Amino acid sequence: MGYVERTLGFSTRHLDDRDIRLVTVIVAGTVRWKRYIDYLIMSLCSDEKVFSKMEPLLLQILRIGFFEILKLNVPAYAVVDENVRLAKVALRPGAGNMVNAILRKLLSLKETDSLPLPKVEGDDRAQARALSIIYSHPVWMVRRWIRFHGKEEALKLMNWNNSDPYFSLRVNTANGYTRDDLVNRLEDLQVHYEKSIMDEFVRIREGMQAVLQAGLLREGMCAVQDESAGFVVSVVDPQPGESIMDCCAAPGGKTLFMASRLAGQGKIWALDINKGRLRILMEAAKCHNLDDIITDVHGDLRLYAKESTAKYDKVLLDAPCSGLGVLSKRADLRWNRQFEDLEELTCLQDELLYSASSLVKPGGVLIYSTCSIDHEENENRITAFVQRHPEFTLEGVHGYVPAEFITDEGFYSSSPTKHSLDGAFAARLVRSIH
Ligand SMILES: C[S@@+](CC[C@H](N)C(=O)[O-])C[C@H]1O[C@@H](n2cnc3c(N)ncnc32)[C@H](O)[C@@H]1O
Repeated sequence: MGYVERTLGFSTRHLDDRDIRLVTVIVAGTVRWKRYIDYLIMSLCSDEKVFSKMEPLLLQILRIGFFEILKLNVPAYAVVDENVRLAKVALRPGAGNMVNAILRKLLSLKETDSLPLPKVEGDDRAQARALSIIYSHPVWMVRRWIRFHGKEEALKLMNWNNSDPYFSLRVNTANGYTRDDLVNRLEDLQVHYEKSIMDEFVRIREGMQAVLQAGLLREGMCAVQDESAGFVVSVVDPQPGESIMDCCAAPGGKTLFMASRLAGQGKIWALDINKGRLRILMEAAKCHNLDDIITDVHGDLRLYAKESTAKYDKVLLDAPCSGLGVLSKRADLRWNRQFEDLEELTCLQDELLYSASSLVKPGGVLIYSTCSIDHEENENRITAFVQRHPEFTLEGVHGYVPAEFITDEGFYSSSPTKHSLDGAFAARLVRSIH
């Protein structure tokens, strides 16, 4: 579940499903389209100073009104009335007048199809700046994606990130449920679904509130998990009887799926530095009836690896990463990531890979994964690791995931634009026997 749902959860208990969905769409959409909307608000203010000095709450109310007018089929009069009222109640009558004037200006520009838009012209930097406004993304992401994937692909990716996401549900076979059981419950709840390419999964675009309120997650029938993460578990390929160390495990999406594949035989150690997230993992493990094969370990992987002498058949490092593959689900993430984060993250990923590798048995397997689509966090980390660790050999993921997800170098890679899934990456490395 994304931050929007979690944040809103506290203040929407009295709303019905339709209204909760509307609030969720408005909050997520307003956050996603912030850069584009701010450009329009600035263009419609009498001068730039009015915009830069605007009170934060007034700006938020305008952003919501702009999003509703530009992207939703809400009647214009209702948007103006509601947001003027909101400004009057939350601020003062004068603020309501200002909201009224600016929203009406926007409506007339929209009606005459004359909304201001920056021109995509000039050098690369200027073009990226214009596109970053039109598609509402940070400039550095636009430049990076155009540079590495080309303009067409970059635009597709931004369109994907701006669309309302699908959510996938994975049925919990460890509790004895089948996908048909889940499908029957969704039909009872009148939630429209699609069966996924992965056997245990179904996809829904709407109806998450109904699923939550019916208790499907609470009673351990299913978990919210994207197939892109499910395929990482296929790359791990857990087998009954194996010992598996899940190095960055919380909140446990992959731990639980791996555990359900062990068919009651074997053991998973779920290590994470974040105690609160580990607690969520163990609560979910209990609810999925998998707590007897999962042991939680609270700590920093780098210290744990130094002190531990234990070795495991398989070690999964689902590394902390930029999350650039999941921007459609995490509406706020694009604004919280800086280019400089990438350097910091890749250093951490190298350190964690080094630590994780020391826990692999001779002949065992190390799996590195991220939910990023950036080669610096993916292919480049593996290339750097293999150069420094000749005891590990890269093994292709052929046979573990469908061919369309396998790169020329033998990595698993899911792409939002190619596969309509979140972006994810995984590599399999085998430790030599000696
Ligand atoms: C991408 S998330 C893991 C998601 C998880 N595997 C799942 O499928 O639900 C990365 C995790 O790494 C943890 N982490 C970050 N630095 C760590 C460290 N030095 N040692 C152990 N865990 C760490 C974070 O707390 C976070 O929970």
